[in-house]
Amino acid sequence: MLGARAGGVHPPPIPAGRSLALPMPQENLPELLRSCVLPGCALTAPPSPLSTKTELPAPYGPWMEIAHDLPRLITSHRLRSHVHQMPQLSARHLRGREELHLAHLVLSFITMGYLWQEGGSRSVTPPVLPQNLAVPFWEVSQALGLPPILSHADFVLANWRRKNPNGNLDTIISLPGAESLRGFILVTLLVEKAAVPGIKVGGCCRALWVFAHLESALRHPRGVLDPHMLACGWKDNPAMPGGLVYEGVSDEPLAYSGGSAAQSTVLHAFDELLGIRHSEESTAFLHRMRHYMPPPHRAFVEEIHRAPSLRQHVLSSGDARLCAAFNRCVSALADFRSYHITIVTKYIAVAAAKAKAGRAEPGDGPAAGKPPSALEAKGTGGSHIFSFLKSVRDTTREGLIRA
Ligand code: HEM
Repeated sequence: MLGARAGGVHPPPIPAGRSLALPMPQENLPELLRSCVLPGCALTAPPSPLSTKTELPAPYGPWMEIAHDLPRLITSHRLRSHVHQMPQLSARHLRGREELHLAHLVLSFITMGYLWQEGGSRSVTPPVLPQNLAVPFWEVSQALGLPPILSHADFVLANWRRKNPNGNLDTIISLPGAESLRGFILVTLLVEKAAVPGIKVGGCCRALWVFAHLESALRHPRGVLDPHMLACGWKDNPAMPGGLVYEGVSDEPLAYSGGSAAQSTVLHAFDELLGIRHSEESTAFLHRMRHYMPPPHRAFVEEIHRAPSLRQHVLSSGDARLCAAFNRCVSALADFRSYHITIVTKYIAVAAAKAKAGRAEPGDGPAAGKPPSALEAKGTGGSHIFSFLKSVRDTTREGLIRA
């Protein structure tokens, strides 16, 4: 188990009545991200990236050029024509997992931009990904055991770099609405990092504390996250009911879900470790999301599932202090989920209000000014996202050991 830096300062304790009484840091998020040292928290470095590379070898220059220029190409509606002119490159010159992960990141962002360049529910018609993009994206995905779509592993885990040796962080690839997106990606990354020491109650509290920064990340004045770019996949999506044809790969359309932090390994690992049992419907969705994790991450979660039950061990020990420690972990996880619901509620409410008032700002993403219908509609096999999120939070609470 990875731990926080030895001798580091512990995060402030979460007081009773926790979730909304978070010890909110005084610093603002941009400052935090600049220093990447969270005060009161032992974190001084993010987790190991899936790739420490930020550039692909020279033959892949055409991909990198487009990827680095995505915000401008999408905003000016020129991305599709640039993709059409891209040479078809084979993935076979990519060496090792790091280059493959970086290539997956680059190709998945280009794909999302290509499909949703016009924003809203207007995907390309007919929904076909051109061969020069589809074939290498497929090859890279096959080599990594990842689906050919932007997933949490690309969006967050592979998409950060240090600006300098002091640890200043930045994203590698961005989209329109860059400042807001950057905050969102890096906060999510830090939540992941904070959760790593995990099975100790401090791990989840720390994650909760870092999570509290998300609000300020999303409040950035230039900020509008474009949910279509990030969250929309081509499974259960009314804009692409049949899925997407990967030209040169398959004549039949293929369906994949969009990126979601539900694909993050950490919460799955906590659930398995603490023996949390979600409803059948929620479990089906969450287990489906495991197929969007890098295979070693998925194997890790399954390994915890197969291990002897921690809950059973605590129960049979009859040790009151052990039970109390276990319950603090479960409560911290439930609090994390409560806080997440607050954030999602605010985000959707704010985005909808902004859309209603028609207050999209120049430089916002192409879907700016439109309600986040992608978020409202997507997700959990048709049920509304909030009933899913609340159900998952409530079943977490049911994991408490009652005296
Ligand atoms: C504006 C910010 C955010 C929004 C709008 C948002 C939205 C959502 C939505 C709609 C879902 C439902 C599943 C789906 O449809 O994909 C979800 C699930 C989830 N999100 Fe977020 N999310 C945000 C930030 C975060 C962050 C920073 C994390 C931290 C890692 C996170 C972690 C999760 C997890 C773990 C789930 C799965 C449900 C669970 O295990 O409780 N989210 N989110």
